[in-house]
Amino acid sequence: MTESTPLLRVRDAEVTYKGRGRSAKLAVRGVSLDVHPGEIVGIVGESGCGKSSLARAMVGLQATSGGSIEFLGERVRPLPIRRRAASMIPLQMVFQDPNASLNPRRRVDEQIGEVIRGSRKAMRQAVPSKAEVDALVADALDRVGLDPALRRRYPHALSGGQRQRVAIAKVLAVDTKMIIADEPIASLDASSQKRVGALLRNLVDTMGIGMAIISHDLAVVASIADTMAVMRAGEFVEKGTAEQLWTHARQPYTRELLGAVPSLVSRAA
Ligand SMILES: Nc1ncnc2c1ncn2[C@@H]1O[C@H](COP(=O)(O)OP(=O)(O)OP(=O)(O)O)[C@@H](O)[C@H]1O
Repeated sequence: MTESTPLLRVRDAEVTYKGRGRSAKLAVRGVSLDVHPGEIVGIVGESGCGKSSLARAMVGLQATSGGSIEFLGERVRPLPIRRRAASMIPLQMVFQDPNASLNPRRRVDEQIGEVIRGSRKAMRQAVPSKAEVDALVADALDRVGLDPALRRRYPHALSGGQRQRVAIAKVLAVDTKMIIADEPIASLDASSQKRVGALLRNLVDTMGIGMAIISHDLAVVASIADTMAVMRAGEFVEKGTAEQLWTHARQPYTRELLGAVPSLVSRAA
């Protein structure tokens, strides 16, 4: 069996926060994982276990203090925006709060258009015509299932679920190959959670992108991920397919996380 080359390769990654004086906090302690095209890897654990620190390191927003993180064979590390290599543009992040990535003063289509023009510039490609940008914006909105009638709205005139769809459309508009999503559905109501979760699964299946989803909610991740890693105090304590972890968790900690979910969501068929 030949296995595809991973998009993202994390080996023994560590994140350390320097405190006052000599104290330092080792928030991520030597974790390893691969994310392949067409795959969703879920990273789950309770609050403070180091999930966001790992997510930020995987996308180059946080320095690592050990190990290595590579995207398409190139080292991922924090760099000022203007020095960020064009080769890192296909590695994008979706945040828990869609407002973090939306400009409140720009209409939906304007901000997606700006992202398209900005990425073309960064990649030293020809400036796209207005007609081309319009078509790409329409395509991005279509992919995330947003009603085209909403394209002239400002973010404040959208629901939470619609705002998260726009945030996802922005990352899809730049030829994205890999998305790191940090609690992408935690801020949404229950019905939007299901719909946006299904959307993420569908994007991975139809576009062949890779995705790492970080969440405190094992049930939500298990319903859409292929493989999962359970994180505790900065380490992965259990790894397996979503099915294995859902049905045969070996570690008591994983079973505790499962036990914290009163109404079990069945895995998507
Ligand atoms: N900038 C920082 N400086 C110092 N310590 C930090 C910093 N960011 C996070 N930490 C600490 O690192 C540990 C891991 O935090 P992190 O936010 O990665 O966990 P998390 O699992 O994402 O939690 P949550 O779901 O609550 O965001 C925690 O003990 C946290 O207090």
